Amino acid sequence: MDLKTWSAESSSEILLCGGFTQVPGPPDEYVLTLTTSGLYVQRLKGTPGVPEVVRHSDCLGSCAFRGPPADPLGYYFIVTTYPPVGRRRRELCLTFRVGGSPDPEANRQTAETWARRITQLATPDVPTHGGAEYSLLPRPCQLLIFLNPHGGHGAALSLFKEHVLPMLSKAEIGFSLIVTERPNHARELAREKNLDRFDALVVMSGDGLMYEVVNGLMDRPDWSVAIKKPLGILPAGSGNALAASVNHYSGHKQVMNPDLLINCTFYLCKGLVSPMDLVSIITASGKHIFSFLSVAWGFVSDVDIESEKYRMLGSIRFTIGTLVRLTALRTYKGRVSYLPAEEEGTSASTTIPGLLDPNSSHSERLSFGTQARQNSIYNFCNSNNMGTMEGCGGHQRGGDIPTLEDSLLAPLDQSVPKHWTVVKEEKFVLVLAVQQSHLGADLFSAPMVTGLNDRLIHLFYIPAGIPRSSLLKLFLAMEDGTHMTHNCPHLVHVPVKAFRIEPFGSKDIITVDGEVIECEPLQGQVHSGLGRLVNGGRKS
Ligand SMILES: Nc1ncnc2c1ncn2[C@@H]1O[C@H](COP(=O)(O)OP(=O)(O)OP(=O)(O)O)[C@@H](O)[C@H]1O
Repeated sequence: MDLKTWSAESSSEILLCGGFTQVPGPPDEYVLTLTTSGLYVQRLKGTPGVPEVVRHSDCLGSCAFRGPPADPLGYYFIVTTYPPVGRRRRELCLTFRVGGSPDPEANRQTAETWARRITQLATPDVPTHGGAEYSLLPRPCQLLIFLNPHGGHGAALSLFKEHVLPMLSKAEIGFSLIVTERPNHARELAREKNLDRFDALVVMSGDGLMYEVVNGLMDRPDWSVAIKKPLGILPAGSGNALAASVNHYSGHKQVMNPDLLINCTFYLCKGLVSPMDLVSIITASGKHIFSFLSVAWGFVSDVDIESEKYRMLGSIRFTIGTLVRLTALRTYKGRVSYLPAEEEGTSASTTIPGLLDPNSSHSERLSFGTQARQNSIYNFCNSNNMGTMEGCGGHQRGGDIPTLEDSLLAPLDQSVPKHWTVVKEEKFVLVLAVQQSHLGADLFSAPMVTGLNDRLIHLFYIPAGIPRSSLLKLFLAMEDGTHMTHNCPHLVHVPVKAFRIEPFGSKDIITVDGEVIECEPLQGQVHSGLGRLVNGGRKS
């Protein structure tokens, strides 16, 4: 912060100004100026120095407290901040003594006023256009944290103790920690546990554990309420795609663990909750899966799964896996179809309330049984497969339990609707449908994604015929997202609302959010803001 910046910014509205002593240390006087842009701290000793600024966006809040018995006159307030130093946020706590009045009660009131105003300004702005879908975690706040001790290279518990615990306690956030004991443990708990007393469910691992929690919530009879429980991600896996994406949307530089973990813990403590799109995926064998990240078939899913054996190396496993698979490059046969985003946009003008309209409220968005069926545009549930999951494209339940209609999808045993596009090639090197910007902490695969609620799926595919060297260049450029500027004629990108992938064989690897599923035809459609995630907001 130089003097020039200070005088420019000092034009912002001054809210409070006062002289206090900073403690501990020599009893130097400081002038504090709280403005709409930050808290300016200027030392008064000798020649007044340049004020240091504490940005509200870097501040977790402040609290006032009584001094020690030896200081019956003074009252104190502490400001807890995590300013970025280089690529990493570092804790910086500033404590000031208020003792300007001979009346201790007046000093108490002053300290409490400062603490209250600083905390108010540190509270993130909640966008108003999304209604109740945007909110703040309540205070006091109670989290349920699922931690996978084997995520990434197995250091989640020590990372938690070192980086997460201190920040949560500074933010006075309570939590219950569940260390998962086996695959699907988190899914079972998300499906069966009474979650009422928790304000958010947090995953400390990679994307696989988040996938379990999302799908566990969607397994519940009360899924329509459960899936609105705010989720949080604390990266301790090897890919950490969701965490990296959230970090990117907030305008932060691309960083890896533990810097990424510290940023995500900071977002959690700030507590901004935003809607998150989920993609509903139906498979030919009738499975209904919910995805927050990606569906991959071909090169990407092969690398992801084949590199499992290098797990101990952390994210470098994907680089090694890419090089290994490039040497044995193969093609994957099948059919790919999609509903382009613009096409859907025009035809959706007579939409079902909520499923496609981002401005509708949550209650509108969940439709009930027959009424939803009458309103659906492309609802094929009334055709041959009515009442079963197969080919119906609906999250079907009996009685009064809400039904989530996949209104854009035709049954999988029928052709795609006429206004869909069927890709003419039937041999691919990769097919990838993503709804987040990153596929890993250093895999900036979809730079066009700007937030959790873009209401789009980005379909990428590369037909057979791409030279190995071009593919390698694309993957190397993906680290900083510049692959899209290569104008590679082999890489096709289409923003879509729905897609279908029909592999001709049954032996390929298909992943949803990095988790392997059976190799069979599947299709998916985006549901705007179906889930909610604690995040760092969106850069303006
Ligand atoms: N206690 C456990 N023991 C073994 N596996 C577990 C345990 N808890 C969870 N799992 C499984 O570990 C798998 C990997 O977890 P996760 O995806 O979160 O980490 P990761 O693979 O390192 O990260 P990423 O998905 O970001 O690459 C998940 O499929 C999850 O089901």
